[in-house]
Amino acid sequence: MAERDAGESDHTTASPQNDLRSVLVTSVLNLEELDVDLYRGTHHWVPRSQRLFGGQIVGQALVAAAKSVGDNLFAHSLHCYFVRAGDPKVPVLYQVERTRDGRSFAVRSVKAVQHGQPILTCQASFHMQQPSPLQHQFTMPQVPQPEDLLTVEELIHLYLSKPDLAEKSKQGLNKLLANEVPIEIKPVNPPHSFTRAASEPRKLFWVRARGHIGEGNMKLHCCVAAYVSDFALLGTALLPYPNHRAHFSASLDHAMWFHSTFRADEWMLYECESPWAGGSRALIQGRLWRRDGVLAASCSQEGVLRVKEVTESSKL
Ligand SMILES: CC(C)(COP(=O)(O)OP(=O)(O)OC[C@H]1O[C@@H](n2cnc3c(N)ncnc32)[C@H](O)[C@@H]1OP(=O)(O)O)[C@@H](O)C(=O)NCCC(=O)NCCSC(=O)CCCCC(=O)O
Repeated sequence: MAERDAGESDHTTASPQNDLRSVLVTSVLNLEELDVDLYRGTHHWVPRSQRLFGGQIVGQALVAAAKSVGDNLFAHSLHCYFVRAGDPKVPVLYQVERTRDGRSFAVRSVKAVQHGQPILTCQASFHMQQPSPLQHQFTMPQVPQPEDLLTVEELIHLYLSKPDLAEKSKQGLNKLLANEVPIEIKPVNPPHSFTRAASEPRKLFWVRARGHIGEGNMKLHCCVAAYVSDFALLGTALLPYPNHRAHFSASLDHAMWFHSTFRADEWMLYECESPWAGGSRALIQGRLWRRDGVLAASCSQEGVLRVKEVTESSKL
């Protein structure tokens, strides 16, 4: 993959000397080449639903697509449909079709296949760098810095230390701790306890890939961001409904646009909001901000959310 400056360094990022390489780049996004434009990807973390994590499939599809474009081209957008649940028991094959190579843009179509059937279709588009006087962006929300916030794991330990915590809640929290998600998260407004109140369908958290990736290789940072972008996004739509639990939830489609250089192993603010939910589906939009206020990427997703009402005692 091509080398390009991925934005200025942030001093909280692990260096290769004091941290391990991110498992995302050494394993999850390190696809095996089987033939021309044909790759195989394996899994790392699998969600509780026991269907493959959508972000992993999107990230791997983008890796496969990026391998067939020149060093002067960078991912600027992708559009994916999750058409079948991914099976964690077998690897995923990625078949790349070189849809078009133009002067400035190249388009790739990727089919992720398991058991001979597509589980994801993805169109990814790549663009060469083209300067323009046309340049604007929203302003990043003002939030506490990641150094002043606790990680999800630290928050869970805090909740676990509460003496009046129900046994069922303890079990749920311990299950969450056992998760080996290759992403670090620091919620901006964590709930005071594990039982939540209704809130608007909007959340903000700092996020970065665990481990070191390093500067340069912007294509790889985009693939990591694609992985990260599907995490905890759909849950935004459930925030106004603490009395409902999703018994079936899955992302249906995922679109992403990359705006500027960034490092996915440095803290980025993920701003997620759901402008609409209805008919057992919800729309969620996300913005990934570099901590210096530059808008790095935007995404949009629709998911299926089949919910049922829960009683106070069954909440976790
Ligand atoms: C399931 C998808 C979306 C298509 O749905 P459908 O056409 O309904 O597929 P079926 O195979 O017929 O049914 C699946 C499942 O749903 C039940 N079902 C169907 N219709 C209804 C209904 N009207 N009411 C109630 N239940 C219904 C049906 O009975 C089946 O249940 P089961 O037998 O118990 O399985 C399909 O397109 C699909 O699966 N697509 C892939 C989606 C996907 O895998 N997305 C990526 C993973 S999700 C993700 O990663 C989110 C992030 C998680 C991490 C985090 O943030 O924490």
